[in-house]
Amino acid sequence: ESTTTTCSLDQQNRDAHQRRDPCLQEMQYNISGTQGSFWAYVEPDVNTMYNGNPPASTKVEFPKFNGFSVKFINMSNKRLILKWVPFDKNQPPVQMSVMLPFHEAGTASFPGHNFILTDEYDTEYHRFVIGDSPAEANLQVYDPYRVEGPEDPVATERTLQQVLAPHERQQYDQLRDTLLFHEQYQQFTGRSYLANYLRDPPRHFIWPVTHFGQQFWVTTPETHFTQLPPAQLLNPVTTDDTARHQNPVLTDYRDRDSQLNMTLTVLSVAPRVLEIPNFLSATEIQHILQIATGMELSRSTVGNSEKDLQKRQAAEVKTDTRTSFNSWLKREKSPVIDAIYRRAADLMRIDEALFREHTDSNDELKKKKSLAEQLQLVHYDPGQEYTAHHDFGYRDLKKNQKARFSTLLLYLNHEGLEAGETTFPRWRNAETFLPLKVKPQAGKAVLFYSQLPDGNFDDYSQHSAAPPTKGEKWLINLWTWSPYMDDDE
Ligand SMILES: O=C(O)CCC(=O)C(=O)O
Ligand SMILES: [Fe+2]
Repeated sequence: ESTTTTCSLDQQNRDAHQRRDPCLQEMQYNISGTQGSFWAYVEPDVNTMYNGNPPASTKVEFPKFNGFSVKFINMSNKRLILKWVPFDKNQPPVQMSVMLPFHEAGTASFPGHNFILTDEYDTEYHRFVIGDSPAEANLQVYDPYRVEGPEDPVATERTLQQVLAPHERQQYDQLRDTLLFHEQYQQFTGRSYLANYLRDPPRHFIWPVTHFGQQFWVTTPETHFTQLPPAQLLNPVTTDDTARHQNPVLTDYRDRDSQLNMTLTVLSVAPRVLEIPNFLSATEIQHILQIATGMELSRSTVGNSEKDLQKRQAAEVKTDTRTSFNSWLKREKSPVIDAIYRRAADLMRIDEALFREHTDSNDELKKKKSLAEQLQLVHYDPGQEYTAHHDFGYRDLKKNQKARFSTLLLYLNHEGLEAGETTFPRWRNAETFLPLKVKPQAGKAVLFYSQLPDGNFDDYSQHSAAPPTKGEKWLINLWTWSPYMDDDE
């Protein structure tokens, strides 16, 4: 018998994160007799967010905004339909998503909201009434097998053995382990465990944010375009890995300096939000909008890809909270767009090769999907908005769930625009119960993370796009995923 312990790449990455991130603390847990230790994200005390220079009060100002993320868990072997019940009794319930057996769905909600689970004939199986606080209401469980009271767990076990087939039992147990882990995680961190037990920490670098106004600097060779290259030089770039260049292209049309210095400034510690002025040049913005105005803009859909939308409906809650218009722009569309991806990768300290289809060096034949989505261009007219939501979702129940990891927002204009801010209503701070509001400014970027350094999803990453009161707003979303993007398995 060998006593050698092996160390996978994942484990190495995990160790690297533990060394790197200042907010991880080791917690012990016990799931059905299995002991383990976990590096949990623990939110820093609000005092420390001011770096020794706190305001008069050092108490967290609890946000006026009272919404939070809600994850519904179907612990039955039935395919059920999740519906939101409007307050107006004359309105019929609104279908949110189809919940497969032992699957999850999620949305942002508020205290007092009602949801029901029905079968396809509208028979009601369960009603969820959303409680007041995230701690009690983040997870909404439908478990028809659980026998409450002193007879549990013996009676529950008997029921489970009678009702569930072995493969169903396995799925049920996985969800139950997740709930057990959630309880212990919540005790240790004060937060709900929104991911599935046990999700790996993100594969990718996260800026180790500790205080307001903290700055990080990144130097990139992907300098600004200052002049638009002639049309014949703006052909789509190849998707063939081997043809990829290492050095910046079209330097004649770029800033004369050989490097671009980018400064990231921390706007919020929890959630982690950073702003980067002058990420895009005026020429680049003009180029993007030029391509965009020649494109068909479609009604915004909540989700990450139009073509997969139908498939996603089973797993994702659809909302009518987004009234803006959007369209998608491929990285390969032009060398300018490609340069923006490379710059964004440098900003996030992620290898740009991971932001396109690439070949895993360990497996020459295996094409890997990109971590980064296409650019999503969004346009708001006065009154159009995107109400408070999360960018992560509950795609699958695999051990290491794929989910959106970070969002890079790129503002394309501000002249003539009033309001239309990006808001983070749940940021932790000691000064105001009002949302953090980020004002659009042409060329400015905002980076925030939907995942915590411990692999959990960050409920505080909830954000909204406030409606412009005057003028229009143009913005780009660049989403990345961890461990990698959802595919069509
Ligand atoms: O428009 C904004 O400021 C934010 C957009 C956003 O959150 C989204 O599209 O997911
Ligand atoms: Fe968003």
